[in-house]
Amino acid sequence: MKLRGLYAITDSQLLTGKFLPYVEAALEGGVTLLQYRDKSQDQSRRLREAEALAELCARYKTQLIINDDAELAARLGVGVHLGQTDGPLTPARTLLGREAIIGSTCHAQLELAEQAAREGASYVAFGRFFNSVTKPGAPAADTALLDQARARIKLPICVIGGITLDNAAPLVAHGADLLAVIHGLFGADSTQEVTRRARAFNALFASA
Ligand SMILES: Cc1ncc(COP(=O)(O)OP(=O)(O)O)c(N)n1
Ligand SMILES: Cc1nc(C(=O)O)sc1CCOP(=O)(O)O
Ligand SMILES: [Mg+2]
Repeated sequence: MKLRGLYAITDSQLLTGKFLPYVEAALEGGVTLLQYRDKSQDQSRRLREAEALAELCARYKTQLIINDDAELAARLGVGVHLGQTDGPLTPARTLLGREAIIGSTCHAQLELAEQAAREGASYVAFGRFFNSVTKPGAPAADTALLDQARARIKLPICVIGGITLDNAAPLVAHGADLLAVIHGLFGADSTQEVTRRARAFNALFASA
């Protein structure tokens, strides 16, 4: 499967009271990967929500990725995204199997991406590219890094951090394969607007 297009990421605070309708609206517009990102320790809610997303993703033929938690991903038979402090990649690959999608946060460091590639990552993620409401403190990355990454890394390249429809096009032009977006997608004030944004993010790849 080609990892290219919109990578929608959920946010439990932003989606309070509209979690499934907003996610379904995004899927309706077209989502290559959907990440379930919930930073709480409420294990039963996490399992319940992740199961609901797995069902929705199956219906829309979208790949589900669980943030941080390889055990939960294994339980659902889906992929995982691991940051630099979320545990090593190699055992996650062993746990999830060869076919699973495993992503790795590489901040603005090519060396981390090369290491992730050696350890079996499916894609590498760089960021943050712009000011992020969701994660203001994340280290900054720029398009020069993206050019270098494109030349050196063979894996799909994901970009993240403050991405909106107004600033995403240059990232695609500099070689990004996946646009990972929270606020720029789910910050919309209606389900119709979420669907419109999802379509518009995907259209950036059609012209690239
Ligand atoms: C696609 C994608 N890229 C980066 C991250 C950030 O992961 P991490 O650094 O582990 O931070 P948290 O998201 O866990 O707070 C991500 N989740 N997804
Ligand atoms: C979860 C996350 N990780 C980042 C990184 O740079 O690694 S930036 C980020 C937040 C992405 O949300 P938004 O699209 O609302 O900025
Ligand atoms: Mg993490």
